Amino acid sequence: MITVEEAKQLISENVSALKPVTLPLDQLAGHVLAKDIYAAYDIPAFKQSSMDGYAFRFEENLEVLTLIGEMAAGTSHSFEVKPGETSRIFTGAPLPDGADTVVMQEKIEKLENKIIVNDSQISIGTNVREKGTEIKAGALAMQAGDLIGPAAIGFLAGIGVTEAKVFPMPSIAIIVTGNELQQPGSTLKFGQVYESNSYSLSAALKHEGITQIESLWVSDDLKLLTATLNKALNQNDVVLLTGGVSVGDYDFVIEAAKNCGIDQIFHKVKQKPGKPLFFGTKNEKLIFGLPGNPSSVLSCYYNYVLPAIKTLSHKQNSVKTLQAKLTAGYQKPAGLTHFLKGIYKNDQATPLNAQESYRLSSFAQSNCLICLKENQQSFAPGETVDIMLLPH
Ligand SMILES: Nc1nc2c(c(=O)[nH]1)N[C@H]1C(S)=C(S)[C@@H](COP(=O)(O)OP(=O)(O)OC[C@H]3O[C@@H](n4cnc5c(N)ncnc54)[C@H](O)[C@@H]3O)O[C@H]1N2
Ligand code: MOO
Repeated sequence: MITVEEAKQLISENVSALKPVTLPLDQLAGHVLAKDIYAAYDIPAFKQSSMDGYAFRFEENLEVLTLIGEMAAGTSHSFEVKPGETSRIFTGAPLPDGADTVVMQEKIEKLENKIIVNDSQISIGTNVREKGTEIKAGALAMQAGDLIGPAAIGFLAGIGVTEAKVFPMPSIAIIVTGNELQQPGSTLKFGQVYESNSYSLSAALKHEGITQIESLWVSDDLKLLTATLNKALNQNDVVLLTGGVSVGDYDFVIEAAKNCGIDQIFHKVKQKPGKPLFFGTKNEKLIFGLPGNPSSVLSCYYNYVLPAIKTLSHKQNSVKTLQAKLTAGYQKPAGLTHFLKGIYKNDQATPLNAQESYRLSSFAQSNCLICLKENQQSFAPGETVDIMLLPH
C-alpha cells in the first residue's frame, strides 16, 4: 500500500493538460488561455467624450463659446468645431473634428446659443477618452496562462475578440456500481440504499464549471461493468467509478479496468477514509475507482480527483492547504493518514462528530478536511495540523 504523498505524486506524474481548443467568446469563462491574444483594433476606436456636456477646442482664457451642433453616442456624422465654437456632446459620443476638450454640463451657463464655461480646473483633454488608450492595435491583450473571468470576458468583447484558444474542461463519466442502489424519491425496500455518490460528485464537478457530465448506474456484474466502462472511456476524458473497488466477491472495478486495457497506476492508499482507492490511465484518459462509501468518495475527490481535473484544464489546485490548531485532542491508530471532516475558523480546526465513511452529515457541515499524519497516534488540543480548505 502506498502513502497519500506517493499517491498524489503518481497522479501528478500521469496527468497533463488537455489539448487546447478554440471556443467562442460566450464559452470562454472559467478557462485558461492557451495562446496570447493581441488587440486587432485601437480601443477606443475614436476620441470620445466621458461626460455629458460641451466639446470645444481648448484655448487659455476662452470662456464664451458659440453652440453650433450636437454629437450623440452612436452618431456616424461629424463636423468641424473652430476656436470659440462648441458642440453639445453626450457620454461615449465621438468628439467633433477640431475639438479636444469637454466641459461637463454642470459646469456651464447657457445663454441662448452661447455657452459660458465655469470650470477653473479644465485643461486640454479634460473629459476626453483618447483613441487607443484602453489598448492599441497589435498590443498584447491577454497572455497564455491567464484565467478568463467575467471581467476578462467583458474586456475581450470590448476589444472585439470573438473566440480564443483555451485549455478545455474535461468531459467526465460517473459510473456508480451496486445492486443496492435506488434513486432518491423511490421507497426503499429491505437491503436498499439511496444512491448519493453521483449527486455529490456531479455537484462538485459543476462547481468547477464542468458541464459535460454523464451519470451511469451499473449493477454488480463484471460483463456489464466492463461494457459500460469501455463506452464511458471512449466518450470521456475522465471516468469516476464509485463502489466495487474493495475485496468483496461483488467488487468488479479492478477486473473491469483490466478488461478495458486500463493501466493500473495504484490500488489502495494508506488513508482513512478511502483506503481502496484505484487510479489508472488509458492513453490520456484518467480512471478513478473511488471507494463506495459516500464520505470516502468526496474525501478522495478533494484529495486526488480535483487536483487532476485542474491539471487537465491547466489550472491551479483550488484546495488550499494551510495550518491550524486543533481545538480538541484526537486519538487514532498508526498506519493510515486520517482526513477528518472539520470546521476551520480563526486559525483553529474543530473535528466534527460522525467521522465514519458511510456518513455524510458531518461532511455536509464541514468547510475543511483535517489531515492527521499516518504514523502519529495522539494529537493534543492546540497542536498544529495541516488542513485542506474545501471549495464552497
Ligand atoms: N474485508 C474488507 N472489507 C472492506 C475493506 C477492506 O479493506 N477489507 N475496506 C472497506 C473500506 S475502507 C471501504 S471504503 C469499502 C469500499 O468498498 P467498495 O468500494 O467496494 O464499495 P461498496 O462495497 O460497493 O460500497 C461501500 C458502501 O458504500 C455504499 N455505496 C456504494 N455506492 C454508493 C452510492 N452510489 N451512493 C450511496 N452509497 C453507496 C454501499 O452501499 C456500501 O455501504 O470497503 C470496505 N470493506
Ligand atoms: O476507507 Mo473506507 O473509506 O474507511 O470506509
